[in-house]
Amino acid sequence: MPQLAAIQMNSGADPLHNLQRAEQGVQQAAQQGAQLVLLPEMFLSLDGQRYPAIAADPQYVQIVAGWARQYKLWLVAGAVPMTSPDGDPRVRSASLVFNDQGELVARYDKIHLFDADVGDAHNRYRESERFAPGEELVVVDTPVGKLGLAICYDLRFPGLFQRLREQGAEIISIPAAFTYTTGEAHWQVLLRARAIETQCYVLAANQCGWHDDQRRTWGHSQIIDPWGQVLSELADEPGVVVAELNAELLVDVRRRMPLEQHKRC
Ligand SMILES: O=C(O)CNC(=O)[C@H](CS)NC(=O)CCC(=O)C(=O)O
Repeated sequence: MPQLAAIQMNSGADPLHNLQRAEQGVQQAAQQGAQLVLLPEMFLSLDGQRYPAIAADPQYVQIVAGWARQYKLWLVAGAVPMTSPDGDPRVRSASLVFNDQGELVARYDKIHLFDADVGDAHNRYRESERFAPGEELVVVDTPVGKLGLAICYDLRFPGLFQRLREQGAEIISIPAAFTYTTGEAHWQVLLRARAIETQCYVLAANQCGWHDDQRRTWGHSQIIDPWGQVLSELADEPGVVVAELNAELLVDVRRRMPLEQHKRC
C-alpha cells in the first residue's frame, strides 16, 4: 500500500540551515518507503523579512524539485513564498507539488490569510501585511490518489474542503505553522473534522517549537484516515510521520455512508 509522510520542522530564519533539515526529513521519509511527502508551511524560513528575497530566487524551488527526483517521490513543498502573478507587491504563500521527476505539476496559493490576535507572546498575526491571497482551488492527480491542497488557516474554513471533495479529492494536504495556543485548542479537532466530513485522508505537517521571533508552534503533525482515525502522530519535536493509504478503506467508507450523494445544501 502507498505510504504517506509528513515532515515536522522547527524552521528558523536561515533558509540554508532549514534546507538541510528539510532534506534530512525527505531522506528519512524515502527510507521508510514514502511515495507522497509533505513539508510544513514556510519551511524555508519563518522570518517574514526574508520572504521577498526567497520568492525572487528560483534556486530554492530548484533544490526542492531536485529532492523529488533524487529520492523518487512526490513532494509537496508545503508553503513557500512565491511572487504574485498579478503584480501585487506582496508575495503569495504557495503549496508546490513536484512529481518524482522533479517537475512542478501544481501550485495552490493560500486563500485564507491569518490576521488574528492570539494572545500568545507574539500575539498580533497579520499575514495579509506580507502576503496576498490566492483565489483558485487545486486538486491534482498523483499516483497515490487525487490530492486537494490547503494551507494552515484554511483549515478553519470547511467550505473550501467541501469544494475540494466535490472536485474529486481523496487526500488533502495541510502544511501549517499553527500556533501553540490555537493548536492546543483546535488543531486535531479541526483536522479530524475535515477528514470525517470529506471522507478523505488528511496529511498535516506542522511547524513545532520556538522560532526566531517569539513565535511558538504546536507540532503534532499527523495522518488521519477517511473515518477520522489518527493513524500516526508526532509530539512537539521535529520528525517524520508515516502511514499507509488504504484505497479500499476510502472506497468502503464512502460506499457505506455516501455523504456526497446525500448532501442537500
Ligand atoms: O506569516 C508567516 O510568517 C508565515 N505564515 C504563517 O505562519 C501563517 C500565517 S501567520 N500561520 C497561520 O496561518 C497559522 C494559523 C493558526 O495558527 C490558526 O488558525 O490558529
